[in-house]
Amino acid sequence: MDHPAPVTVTTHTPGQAGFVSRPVIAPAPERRRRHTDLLRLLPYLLPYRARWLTMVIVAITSLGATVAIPLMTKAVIDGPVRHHDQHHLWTLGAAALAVGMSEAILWFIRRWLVSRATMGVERDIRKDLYARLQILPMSFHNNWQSGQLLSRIMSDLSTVRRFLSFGLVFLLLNILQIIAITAILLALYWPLGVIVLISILPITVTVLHNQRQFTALSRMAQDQSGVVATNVEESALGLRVVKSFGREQYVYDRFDTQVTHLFDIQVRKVRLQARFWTMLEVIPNITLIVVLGFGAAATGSGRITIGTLVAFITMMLSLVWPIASLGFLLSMTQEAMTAADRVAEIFDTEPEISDGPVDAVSGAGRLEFVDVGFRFPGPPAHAGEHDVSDDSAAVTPPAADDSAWALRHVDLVLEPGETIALVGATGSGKSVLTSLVPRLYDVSEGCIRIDGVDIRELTLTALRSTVATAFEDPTLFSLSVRENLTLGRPDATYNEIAQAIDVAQAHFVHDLPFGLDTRIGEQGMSLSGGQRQRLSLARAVLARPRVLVLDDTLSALDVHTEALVEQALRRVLHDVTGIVVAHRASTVLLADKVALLEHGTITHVGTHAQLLATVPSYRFLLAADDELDDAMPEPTWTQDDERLAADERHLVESATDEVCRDRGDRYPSETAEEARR
Ligand SMILES: Nc1ncnc2c1ncn2[C@@H]1O[C@H](COP(=O)(O)OP(=O)(O)OP(=O)(O)O)[C@@H](O)[C@H]1O
Repeated sequence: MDHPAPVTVTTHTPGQAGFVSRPVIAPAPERRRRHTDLLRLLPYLLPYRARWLTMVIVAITSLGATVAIPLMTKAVIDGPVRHHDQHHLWTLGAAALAVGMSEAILWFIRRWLVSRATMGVERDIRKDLYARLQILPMSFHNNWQSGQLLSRIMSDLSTVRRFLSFGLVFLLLNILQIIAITAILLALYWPLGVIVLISILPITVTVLHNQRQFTALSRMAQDQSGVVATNVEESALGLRVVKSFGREQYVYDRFDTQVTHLFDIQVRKVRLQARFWTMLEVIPNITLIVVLGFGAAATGSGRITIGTLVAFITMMLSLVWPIASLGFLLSMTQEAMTAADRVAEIFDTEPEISDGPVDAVSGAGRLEFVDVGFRFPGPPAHAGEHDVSDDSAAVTPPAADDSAWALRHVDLVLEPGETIALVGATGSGKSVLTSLVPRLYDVSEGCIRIDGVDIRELTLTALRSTVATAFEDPTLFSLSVRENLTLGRPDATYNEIAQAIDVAQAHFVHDLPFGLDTRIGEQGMSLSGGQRQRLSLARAVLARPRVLVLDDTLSALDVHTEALVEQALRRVLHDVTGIVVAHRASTVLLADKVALLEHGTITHVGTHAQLLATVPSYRFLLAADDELDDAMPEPTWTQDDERLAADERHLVESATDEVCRDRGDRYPSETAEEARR
């Protein structure tokens, strides 16, 4: 059998081009130490260090200018003004003007330098976070609300950026300014300096007191924003259902409750901030009045000059803003810390599914399931809303042991080129089983081998270019038809695309306004469920895999289209190892043999005819299928099968009765008899 060489898929996996393979941030030793999460993001500043260092130098120089102006004022009052020296008055005045203007220019330069650097940092973290989300396994995404992820990748990163560009710089500068000015004040006249120093004490106490409460409220608000985002997303996606059931009011009320809860948290936050900020406004002003009183007395008694008092007061006034702004700067720091903590939760989640050492499979596609078992891991504690009552809420490990087995003791062998139909009642584990082959989930026990190699030994690129899957619920992206089709094989030629379209009977794409270049998906042309399924099938076929998995891919097609697709699919399946999830006899007949999955275990394997003849539960599963009578495949039709087909209706009826008897239901034949009477 002629198999194409593995091709690179566009689905990014660790180690592929375009992805960051370096550890994006160092792992946290434990999740409780969340204040360090912000520090762990600081290395992102490294590529912009030259800009940052220049900015810090510029900022310190401009701080020097801020401090110099009151000292120059003192020199003017105590010198030229006191001695009526016109010449020096003009010189010093011009110097003060130059210092003031350079301070303004330095501010502009600082702001320009820092904005570019921090926007770059935001972009870099966002890219790494997105890459992380791509490599995290399905089990992670199952457990996280999409709105939570969205709010982390968008608003939390903006919060971190705002902190780095504004909060951090001003926090450092303001603290430096407070220290420098207090030192100068002490040097100018120490008794007044001590008064200023004492006034800083209650501010420090207030800051420490409010910090814990504010952090908890910030975390609550950010988590609740995630809940609101999830709600908006769900209602947008489910709008059709909401409208058809006339549940707009219900959905609105739910949204209202969540938004009101967010509002309440924000109001609590603002109330706390208001109390805190008031303290920070009031204390410097009271200090100013005290200093004015004592300063006037000291000037009157000749202990200090008027120039010193003016310089002292001017400097004290320049302290009001740095102290008052500490309130919102510290709030910003807390918000940035909780945002960094939420971002780090994603970075710290280890991708359980990662590359193995083998980068290619050499065989023809022999697929083996050896005593395969699988159960879903439980949700981690932080995957959604956060318990804000406990500030130290730590992440608990997934409770894998608590969940039931979705699959157990699955043994199955598919020879190269062989196709198996997977039949089972709804919820029996068919989709889970098919998801294990491309490692969307990893087996919990046993192993799956392709050509003798455990799939966990393969790189994800090698595995996913060997296996292609078409899902029942086909996802199309906001891209052109061509881009959607070539997702698994970007280098496909026009002829190959045309062949895949042919197999999937997706010729409708040629009638779209721009043919293959028509943009489809959420932001583009709307397609019907059947059209989407056909494109998804064409996409899987185009990938030219060695193992093709079709998870109930034809369920949305009308019988005529389905028959045409099946006819073409037979040719494709002839060349690959195939797993076809089937609910209908017509789909079953695409396969060489059938595996019956019952409660997560394969109980019977055989041909369709064999299982129909010998397994009542199999007959029951296909009993409602109207096509049962005439769906037998002509090429494999034997005389035995002819006889079976003749008896089929009778068998189905009695099998259905048998199963119903086991379940204690009324027999369908009884019901039919009643209906006839
Ligand atoms: N993400 C999940 N987390 C936990 N349990 C899940 C998850 N997805 C599926 N299950 C459970 O695993 C079992 C098997 O589900 P699966 O989707 O494989 O059924 P199926 O046979 O494909 O059903 P259907 O024919 O309806 O598609 C079900 O009991 C289901 O509730």
